[in-house]
Amino acid sequence: MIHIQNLNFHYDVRQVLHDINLQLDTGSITGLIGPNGAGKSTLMRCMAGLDSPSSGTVLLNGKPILDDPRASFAQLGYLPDMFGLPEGLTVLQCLTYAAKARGVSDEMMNAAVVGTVEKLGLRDKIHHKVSALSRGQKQRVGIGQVIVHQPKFLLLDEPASGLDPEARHELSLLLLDLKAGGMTILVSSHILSELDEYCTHMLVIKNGRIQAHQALHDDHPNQQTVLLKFFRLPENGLQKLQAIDLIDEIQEKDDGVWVKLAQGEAARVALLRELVARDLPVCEMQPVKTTLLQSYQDSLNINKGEL
Ligand SMILES: Nc1ncnc2c1ncn2[C@@H]1O[C@H](COP(=O)(O)OP(=O)(O)OP(=O)(O)O)[C@@H](O)[C@H]1O
Repeated sequence: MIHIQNLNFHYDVRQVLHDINLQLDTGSITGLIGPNGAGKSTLMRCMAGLDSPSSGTVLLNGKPILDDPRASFAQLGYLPDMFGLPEGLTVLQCLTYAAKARGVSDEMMNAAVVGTVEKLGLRDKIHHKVSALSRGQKQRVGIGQVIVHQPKFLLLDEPASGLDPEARHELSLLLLDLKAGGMTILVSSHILSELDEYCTHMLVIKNGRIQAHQALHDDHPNQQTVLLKFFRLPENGLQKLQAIDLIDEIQEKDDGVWVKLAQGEAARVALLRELVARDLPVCEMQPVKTTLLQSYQDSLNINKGEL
């Protein structure tokens, strides 16, 4: 688990992170999003132990990351948004160097490097020099360098930039695979539809402050939102809906009435019965899947014109 306590960060006199308190649970993938200059990269650098906060602490499994940096770095993989690769080295040499630097033993080296090129679809490039790779292939080598030692925590700053659509999809599958292996992952991106494919949580930062940190995709099997459409809802329709016990919350929107149910799927059957019994002319009912984009806009109050 990554735990951040009361973290503040300044560049000279300018404060860019304000009292960050945060916990990333083991096996979660968190999408880090926010406007340009919000502080995402700075937060990641602090979490990677590369920048020292002005105050506050980053804990990896309960231990301050800067207490024993070598041990911390062995558990961490961090890919910055801009990274350089040694153009004269081969893919094999890059990955071997990265693995050695993070403490992979000679006995494990071959399996670690081969496993990584397989995962990243770079097997046929293993003896190619970096200078002969495309931008997307270099990006993949960069990702390979930070997962070759099988870290517990992975921090990726805009990892999909430069990747083609197929490679982006493969990156999604790779992240899901790493998550299934128990890795805790934080990924920043401006492409929200992509984060939607694999993130379990969303962390929104604006002006150096946490704006929202929440689970996505209705992880609660006992709660759901459904969209109801009516054929001419009577004037007292909303009152009638409010009187139904199954319903927790009601919101009237352009596309119909959104209701939050405090129970699982069986509640939809019961709700239909109630609607018919109360003479409410329902003609459509569908579960609502909240996208990351909607959650993000809600958290930044975009719809209320604050941006
Ligand atoms: N080395 C630096 N020295 C001084 N100020 C910096 C430095 N790096 C970043 N900043 C400032 O800190 C703030 C946060 O920058 P940061 O790069 O963390 O934002 P970001 O959310 O990652 O932005 P983007 O989405 O554009 O990558 C910005 O206002 C930026 O101008």
